[in-house]
Amino acid sequence: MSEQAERRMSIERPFPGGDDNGLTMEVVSALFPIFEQASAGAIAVDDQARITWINGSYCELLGVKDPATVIGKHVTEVIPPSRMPEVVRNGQPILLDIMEYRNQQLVVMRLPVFDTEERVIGAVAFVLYDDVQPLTPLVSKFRRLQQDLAAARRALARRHARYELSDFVGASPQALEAKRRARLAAARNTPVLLLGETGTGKEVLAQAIHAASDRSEQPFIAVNVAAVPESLLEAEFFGVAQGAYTGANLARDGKFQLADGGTLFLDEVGDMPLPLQAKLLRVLQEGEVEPLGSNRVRQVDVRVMAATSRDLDHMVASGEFRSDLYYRLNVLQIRLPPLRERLVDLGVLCEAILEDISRRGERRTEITEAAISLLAGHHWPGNVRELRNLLEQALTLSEQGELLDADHLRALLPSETAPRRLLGGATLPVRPLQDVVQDAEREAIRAALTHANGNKARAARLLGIARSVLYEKLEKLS
Ligand SMILES: Nc1ncnc2c1ncn2[C@@H]1O[C@H](COP(=O)(O)OP(=O)(O)OP(=O)(O)O)[C@@H](O)[C@H]1O
Repeated sequence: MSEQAERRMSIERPFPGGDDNGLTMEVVSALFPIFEQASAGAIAVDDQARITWINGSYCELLGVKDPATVIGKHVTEVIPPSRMPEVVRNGQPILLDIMEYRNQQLVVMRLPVFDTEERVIGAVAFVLYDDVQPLTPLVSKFRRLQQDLAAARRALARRHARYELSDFVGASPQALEAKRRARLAAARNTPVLLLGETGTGKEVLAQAIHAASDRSEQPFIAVNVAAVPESLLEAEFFGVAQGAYTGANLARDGKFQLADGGTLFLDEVGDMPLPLQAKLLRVLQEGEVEPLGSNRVRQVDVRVMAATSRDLDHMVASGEFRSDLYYRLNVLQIRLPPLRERLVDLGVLCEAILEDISRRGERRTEITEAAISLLAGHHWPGNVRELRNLLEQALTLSEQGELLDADHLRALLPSETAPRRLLGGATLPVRPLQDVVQDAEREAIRAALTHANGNKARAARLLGIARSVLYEKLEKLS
């Protein structure tokens, strides 16, 4: 044994009961003086957590005048927040801890000590710092990392689906059929095509299918084709390689790369320009994408769901939409009924929406039968989204009330909206069929024009009639 080691071994031992030949005791004994000198205090306890030894600097820190007065006492009698009893009980070290003692924050390390039979015979603790100040850079770095982690988790959560199948509200035969097909879609990995007017719940259902599928733990990425300028669409979908265009820009992943392993939801797919349709078709066929400005392809595993409010059959017939892409996307088709065709769902929809609004902090409000009957007389060009907006507006305008009545809603609906009973036609006034049909046509055309911002070509498309027929009808009805 070297002279130095011998010197260390000869230092008075904090564990007189330990086995001198045991390796652990040797190691502890050899390290002890180093730790003791470097630390701001040191203490040792036996297997009952009774103090067997304490050094001068720890006594000073604790305000203990004579070490002899604390020897043999249970450590928590002298240092109440001490976790030494825990260390001797379970034999696990606590390598770093902050202990609050009389307004001081002590950074401490606690180690169990074993005999040759691996039995815990006590523990030692060192006060590494008697002030957390030196750890400030470390703590603030840790905080920053924690904040980054929370932000990354939030961003990731946004990439996951928010809706489940139970969020698609409706018990009408049309809604039930849509849900049945959605369940079918969740069990398969095929593309899904969701058709329906704006606000009918196409994205709600797409998210719900993803959430119920094998890919639920993977990202759900939505992109609204109509909302992205045409010149940026390709980069948005397939990404950009570093140095493309200017030579200075950084590489950026496209939606396909972001959705890898998960689902890509293409909203308003009918608005996709023809050249991009060709590229999309290639990706779907080959499962590989090529970022802009790159000559390298990357394999992606993406399930595509597409949605549109446009008449894709008609667009295929007129050459505006590629038929081969249409067949690729249209493997499992789900039609979402417009709200006006499932008015029996109005009650449950209102209830679910009001419930959701109240969960977000607004007051709890019920809706009356009369209010629902009034809502049933509206055409709902914006469907469930419009219903939600209207209920939110009504709640904002109505004061304190816990009951939403027809009076609260009347001002928010077009003036000609008349109440309509949902079950049984007996309450509808009997009028010549021709008048009823004419009124219905007038209302449908008005709603379509409002929805299309007065654009007659678009309104005709929404109504599923030729533009010339719309002009004819406008003339006749005016
Ligand atoms: N069946 C439904 N049950 C509950 N809420 C619904 C339902 N359908 C739609 N919504 C609500 O309506 C809003 C619009 O739904 P969503 O975005 O899915 O419609 P969309 O058909 O994708 O519309 P767009 O074609 O304009 O994108 C959402 O806020 C959603 O909460």
